[in-house]
Amino acid sequence: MGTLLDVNDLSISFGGIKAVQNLNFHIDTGEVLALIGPNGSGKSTTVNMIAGIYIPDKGIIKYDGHVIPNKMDIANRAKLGIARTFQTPRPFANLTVYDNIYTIALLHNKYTEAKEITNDILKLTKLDNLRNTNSGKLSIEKRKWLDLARTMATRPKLIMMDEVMAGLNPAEMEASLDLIRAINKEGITVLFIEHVMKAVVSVCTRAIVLNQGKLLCEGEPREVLNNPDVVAAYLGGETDVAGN
Ligand SMILES: Nc1ncnc2c1ncn2[C@@H]1O[C@H](COP(=O)(O)OP(=O)(O)OP(=O)(O)O)[C@@H](O)[C@H]1O
Repeated sequence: MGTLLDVNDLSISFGGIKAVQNLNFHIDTGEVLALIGPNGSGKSTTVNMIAGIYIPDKGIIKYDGHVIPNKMDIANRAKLGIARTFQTPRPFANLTVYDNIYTIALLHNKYTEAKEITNDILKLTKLDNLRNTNSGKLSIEKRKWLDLARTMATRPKLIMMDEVMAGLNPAEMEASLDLIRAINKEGITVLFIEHVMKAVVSVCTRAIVLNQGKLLCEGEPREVLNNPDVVAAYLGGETDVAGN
């Protein structure tokens, strides 16, 4: 197992706000790494820089052994295998579940191959029985699964999952965690941005914590959540740090 992603001295400011400052972390190939921290601590901004949505002011992102030019766009990063989901998924609402996935698969594959890929993803994500459903009619849970399915259609090596658990009930959360495990078993590395600490403890092997744009600490999820600095950073927030 080597390092898939290596982030060095990454920084970005918006006007006077130092959203991310001198951030260093890495993700091993095959790992499910949690990226946690209070609201506004810089998690989504970090993901946006890795995905190519924001251009960092400073820093180097190495992926699969190569430096990614900071100006490389989202589409070219997707071709390298970098994918992300969104806090609020936006599938093509007028297309069926099948066509939502197939449309993405077609971007990089011939018709028959795209069809096979789509059918495999439908099975993996357990969306097969909803293949003909218009995506605008899906529940929040299934919309999030479709978002994951669409990222799978780009054949990613790394998926950055932005708050997949938000808005789900406990049963939906368990089912979604099983799906994340199944995706990870396919050999896909996961960066798991999450406020639901039970989910973090359940699925992640390591966690890094941001606070005010800086790396606060990293380590095994339960240890990190008991770290007094992490508890203090979350105090006053809505998140249940202990995961109860
Ligand atoms: N495009 C932008 N323009 C101005 N400020 C921004 C922009 N994007 C992020 N920020 C600011 O950067 C800081 C970090 O925000 P970010 O969304 O990365 O935090 P977060 O940890 O993902 O928060 P949350 O858990 O609430 O999603 C915040 O102060 C935010 O207001």
